[in-house]
Amino acid sequence: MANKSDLPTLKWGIVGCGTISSRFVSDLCLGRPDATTKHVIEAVGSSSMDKASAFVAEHCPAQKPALYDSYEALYNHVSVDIVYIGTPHVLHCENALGAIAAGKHVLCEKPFALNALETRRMIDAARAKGVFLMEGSQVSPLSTSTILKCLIAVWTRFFPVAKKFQSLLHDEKAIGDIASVFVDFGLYMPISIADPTRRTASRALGAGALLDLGIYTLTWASLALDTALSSRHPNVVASMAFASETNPDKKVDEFTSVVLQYPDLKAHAICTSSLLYKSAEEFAHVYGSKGSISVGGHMASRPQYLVVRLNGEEERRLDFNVPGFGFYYEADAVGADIRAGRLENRTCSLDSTLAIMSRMDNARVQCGLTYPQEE
Ligand SMILES: NC(=O)C1=CN([C@@H]2O[C@H](COP(=O)(O)OP(=O)(O)OC[C@H]3O[C@@H](n4cnc5c(N)ncnc54)[C@H](OP(=O)(O)O)[C@@H]3O)[C@@H](O)[C@H]2O)C=CC1
Ligand SMILES: O=C1OC[C@@H](O)[C@H](O)[C@H]1O
Repeated sequence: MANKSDLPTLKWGIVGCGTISSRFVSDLCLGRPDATTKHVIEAVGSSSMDKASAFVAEHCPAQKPALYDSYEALYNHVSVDIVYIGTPHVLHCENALGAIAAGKHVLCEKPFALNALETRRMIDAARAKGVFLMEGSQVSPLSTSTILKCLIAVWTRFFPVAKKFQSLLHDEKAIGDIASVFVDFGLYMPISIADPTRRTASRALGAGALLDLGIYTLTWASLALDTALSSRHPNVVASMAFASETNPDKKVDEFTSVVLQYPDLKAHAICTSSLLYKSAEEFAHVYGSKGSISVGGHMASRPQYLVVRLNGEEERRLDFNVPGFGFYYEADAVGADIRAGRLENRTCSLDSTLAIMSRMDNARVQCGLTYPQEE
């Protein structure tokens, strides 16, 4: 085990002291024998100094970050290497552009932006400035040789369980030719009973099942089916149910179904996301000519095990232990990229972020879902 002080250091500036930032920093502070980077919380930016200081006291008490009551001041903190953006979706583009303008690398939470237009602006700005940019993405590292360019989004992709999922499907071809993928991510948080000021209920803050949860279902489908350049543009067919059709503030999707059709592969994926129920522990199923692989876990964003069911054989369950939440997988990967001078990550390329975002845009156009920022 490397002594933590011998590891190369990455200094983080945290933007926003909400739920996900708290999980991210507490994961970075975990003692891990396999860590490849020493993560330092160098600065924290919040709407208030009191909130920033309470955040540090609770989630990273052993660190001594500079505290700011403005995000702009944090972007300009000289010794911050990389800014982590943990604000509501609708602010991601503005926050990322601010950090990039200050010359900082950026790791931005999912969904990367509200739409593909914003995504493109963020990518262009990072490339023009020569800084690293990635969507916070928790599925796992891709080592598989068969996947040309992976179209996955979201932190979940860095989990070892997601890596195994891909190698079983694509390197070992364990279930033969893939024909169907079913992914469901539901959490019980109906708009009708939620606090209307929260990002999970407020249309002005980007609420809705697709952008919040559906992005993971599209990610798992992508892990299974985006295996060749020819499959990068599946046909997208979508339907949505809104919290209200008549109240514009509540025209937020509480249930979204997306069908991805891959004519070249003779395969399809059905991805459902909902705010009306908690989905089953086994949330994804991939069926092929020789059997199926299912993925289970706490939720679709935090996978923990695979169940392999091959025709005529006993089922096999593979469990993966994930200490904390699992954000250190992506954080270590980002550290390695920045040390190597890479401006994007291979597991979570900017092309892949853009592709998933475009699929979500397509689904929203079909169903008439817009956000105030787009009107
Ligand atoms: N990867 C994952 O598993 C998860 C990712 N997420 C993503 O992270 C992002 C943040 O989600 P979450 O942490 O749950 O959200 P929270 O509402 O808990 O926190 C968001 C923080 O953003 C800041 N903020 C800035 N402007 C606003 C505003 N107008 N309204 C509300 N907050 C504002 C606030 O911090 P301050 O006051 O300190 O400035 C706030 O605490 C979302 O985009 C979400 O999709 C969320 C959950 C899980
Ligand atoms: O990314 C997420 O995953 C889990 C949910 O709690 C949350 O609403 C969502 O943002």
